[in-house]
Amino acid sequence: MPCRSICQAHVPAAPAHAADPGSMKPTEHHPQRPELVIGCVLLQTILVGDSGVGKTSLLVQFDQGKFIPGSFSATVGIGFTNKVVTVDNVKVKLQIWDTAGQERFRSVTHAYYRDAHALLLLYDITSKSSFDNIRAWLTEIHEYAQSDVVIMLLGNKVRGKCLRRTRSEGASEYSVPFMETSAKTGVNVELAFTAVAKELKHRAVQHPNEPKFQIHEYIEAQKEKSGCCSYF
Ligand SMILES: Nc1nc2c(ncn2[C@@H]2O[C@H](COP(=O)(O)OP(=O)(O)OP(=O)(O)O)[C@@H](O)[C@H]2O)c(=O)[nH]1
Repeated sequence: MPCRSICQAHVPAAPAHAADPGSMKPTEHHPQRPELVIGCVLLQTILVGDSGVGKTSLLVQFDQGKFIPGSFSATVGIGFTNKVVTVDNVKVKLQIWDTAGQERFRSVTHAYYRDAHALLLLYDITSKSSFDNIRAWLTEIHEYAQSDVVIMLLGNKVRGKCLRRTRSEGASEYSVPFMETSAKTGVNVELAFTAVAKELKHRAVQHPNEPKFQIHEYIEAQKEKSGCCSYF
């Protein structure tokens, strides 16, 4: 579960350095051929967007299948959760970073953009300002992230199954794939992350020689499920 408290007094290594490739190698305790997982250096997905749009709630819903109303104070620094998604019989391991939406943490978040394979950019469909700020978020993403980063725009906090914009309408406004979600009810949450995993897996298969898309053998027991960092 994403952690919002101050857990470490030091600045942690960048996400790519946090991964431990050795932890994914077969050992004598796993003599049978493991399944495949894409990404020894994990496929990193970052949740960004204004404070309060529901990034942490979305991640908790995806990871634990539950919604805890009003239980999170604003994220401090950044936290991560590892989640394995199966796409076409291939395991894709996503390391999902939950960032603080508050302006004062923006420089911290930028440091993580460079290594991101995918960015989920959230706004709150009940907050016009969070929607209007999407343009500024995209400008930052284009400035700090790799040019081939996968971007998906998510309009969070839909009520029931009543979606406000169709996928094509949302996509045409900002020229990025779009989906509406509810961290509360779970609508489209799994679908959104799976769509990202699918696209990343597709790229990994297309570019098998790219270091960032290395295919490694998959071992069920992973070292760290989640963690957090702070910068004070
Ligand atoms: N009704 C409804 N409320 C939601 C939904 N998602 C999040 N919330 C609420 O919105 C508030 C903010 O959610 P958070 O997940 O903390 O938002 P955040 O984007 O992580 O905020 P920061 O950490 O400040 O960047 C909380 O009170 C949540 O309970 C949703 O899908 N529907």
